[in-house]
Amino acid sequence: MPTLVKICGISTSETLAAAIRSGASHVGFVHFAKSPRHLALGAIAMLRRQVPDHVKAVLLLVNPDAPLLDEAVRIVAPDVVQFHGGESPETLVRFRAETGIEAWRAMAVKDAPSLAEVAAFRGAADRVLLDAPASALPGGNGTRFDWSLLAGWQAPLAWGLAGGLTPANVAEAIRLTGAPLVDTSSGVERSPGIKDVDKIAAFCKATRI
Ligand SMILES: O=C(O)c1ccccc1NCC(=O)[C@H](O)[C@H](O)COP(=O)(O)O
Repeated sequence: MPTLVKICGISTSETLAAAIRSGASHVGFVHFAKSPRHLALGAIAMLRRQVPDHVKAVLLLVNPDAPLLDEAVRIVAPDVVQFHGGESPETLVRFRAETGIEAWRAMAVKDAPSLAEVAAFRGAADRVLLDAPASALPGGNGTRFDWSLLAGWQAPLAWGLAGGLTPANVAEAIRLTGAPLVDTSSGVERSPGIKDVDKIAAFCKATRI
């Protein structure tokens, strides 16, 4: 089974096309004002319309209130909403029941107890994204967590690996963790928020091990 690849924080047609051409399975758009990758919902909707059916459009939100969530889903029509804050399992259950849209939850992994918290999302999230702990931002910081925490881990639901992945380390990350999906943002950028088409291509290629 090929590893699924999500390129997150896409903000231009050019880099979106590069991700699609390079074989990404998912492309992520960030709506979070403090992020260098933030886009208005209208801009995300325009990019989203350029995503072919075989690639999934992921809308990333951080602790959205109900009106924002409703508006974002209406305007963007994403395939997936990635909740990247402290959203509860109940919030995700309600979201999925009301919209039928796939819901992912990012989980900050700092130690074994934080990994154990993933189980609370079984039946609530379609996938959890194991990411490094928040620092300047809740995500997209280019830092990785200790992958050895995943040794012998029995995933209670579908999952993906994020945090500090680059073209140079993603193959090792897949080999060590067995991640079925890998996600990157900073690792394929020239500078914060500016994606690099060559790095996107190199990242996707490096996942084919
Ligand atoms: O990317 C952002 O700016 C961001 C802002 C706020 C919340 C989440 C954010 N990104 C989430 C992602 O899915 C990133 O791809 C993930 O955290 C990995 O980022 P990186 O370590 O930079 O590869």
